[in-house]
Amino acid sequence: MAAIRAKKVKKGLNFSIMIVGASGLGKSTFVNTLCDGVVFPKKDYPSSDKLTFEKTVVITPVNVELDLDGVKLSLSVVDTPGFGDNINNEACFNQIIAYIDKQFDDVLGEESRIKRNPKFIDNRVHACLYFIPPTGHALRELDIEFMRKLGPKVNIIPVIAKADTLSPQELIDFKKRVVEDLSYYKIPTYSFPYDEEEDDEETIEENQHLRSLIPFSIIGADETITEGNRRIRCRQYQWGRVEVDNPLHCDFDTLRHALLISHLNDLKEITNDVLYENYRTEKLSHIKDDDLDDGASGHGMDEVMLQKGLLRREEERLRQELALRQQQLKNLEARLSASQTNIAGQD
Ligand SMILES: Nc1nc2c(ncn2[C@@H]2O[C@H](COP(=O)(O)OP(=O)(O)OP(=O)(O)O)[C@@H](O)[C@H]2O)c(=O)[nH]1
Repeated sequence: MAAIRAKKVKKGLNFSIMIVGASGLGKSTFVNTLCDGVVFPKKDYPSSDKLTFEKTVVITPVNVELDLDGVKLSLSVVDTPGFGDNINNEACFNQIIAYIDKQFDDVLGEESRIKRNPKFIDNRVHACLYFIPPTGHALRELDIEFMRKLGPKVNIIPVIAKADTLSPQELIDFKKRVVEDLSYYKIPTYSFPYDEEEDDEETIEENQHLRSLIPFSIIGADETITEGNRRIRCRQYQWGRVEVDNPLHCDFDTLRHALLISHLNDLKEITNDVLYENYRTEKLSHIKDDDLDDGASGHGMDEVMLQKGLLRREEERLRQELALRQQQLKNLEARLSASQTNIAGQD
C-alpha cells in the first residue's frame, strides 16, 4: 500500500490543509516549518489590552509550490487566524465550517454541469490540523465542541502545539488524556486506517505507529543552524535546544512525512469517497425534500438536470414535427389550389 501511495505522489499533486487553533499557538510558525520557507511572516503581537476586542476569523488560503525530492506538490494552506480568542466562538465555527462546505458545493455544482469548466479548481480541504494548547490537563470544552462539528466534514489530525513547553512525562500524560477524551466524546478524527487482511505487515506497522502518536507533538522552528554538514531547524534556549526534525524531541517530522508523502492520497481519497460523498448525499436529499415541499416533481439536483434535458429534447422533437406538418399542410393546400384551378379550367 505504501508503495502505491509513493508512486502516485511522483506524478505531481495538489493537496489542501487547514490549520485551526487559538491565536499564538504557533500555527504560522508550523506552516513555515512545514514548507521550509516564509509562507506567513512573523507577526508583531499586540499588547494584552489590545487583545480584548473580538477578532473576526479571516479564512485565507495560500498556495505554496513544494519540491519533495523532485516531486512537485502544490500545497494550499488554509489558515484560520484568531480562532478561539472570542468569548462567543459560534461565528468562528460557522465561518470555518462554511468555508469547508463552500468547497464541497463548488465541486457538487461542477459535477452537475452539462459542460465541464476546464479551469475549475477543486479546493476541498483534505486535512485539518487542530492545534491543542499545551495545557497539560485535558481537552477544553471548546476543542471538543469544535472538533465534533468539524469531524464529519474533514480529516481532523489533532496536534499538541508548542510541545517543548511540556516535560517528556507531562507530554506522555497529556497525550493519554487527550486520547481518552477523543474516545469518550466520540470525536471523529483521521485514524490512519489499515486493513489487517489486505495490507502488508509494513503498512500495518506504520499505521499502528502513527496511531500511537496521536495527538502529534509539534514544535515550530524559529531558527536554522548548521553543524558540520547538518542543517538543524530548532528553537534555542539557555539550557539547550529543541530540534524540530528530531523524532526524539517531537513528532513533527513523522507527521510531515505522513501528511505530504505516505498518507496524502489516503487523505484525499477519504475526503472524496467518504466525507464529500456523505455531504453530497445529505445535500441532494435536502433538495429532494424541498422539491416535494414545493410540489415540484424533481428528485435532487441530478434528477432535475436530467428532467430538464429530457424536456428540452422533447421540445425540439415537437418543434421538428410541427415544421414537418406545416410543410405537409402547405403542400396539400398547393395541391388543392392546383386541382381547383384545373376544375375551373375544365368548366
Ligand atoms: N515555545 C514555542 N514557541 C513557539 C512555537 N511555535 C511558535 N512559537 C512562538 O509562538 C509565538 C506565536 O507564533 P505564531 O506562529 O505567530 O502563532 P499563530 O498561531 O500563527 O498566531 P495567530 O496567527 O495570531 O493565530 C511566536 O513568538 C513563535 O515564535 C513552539 O513550537 N514552541
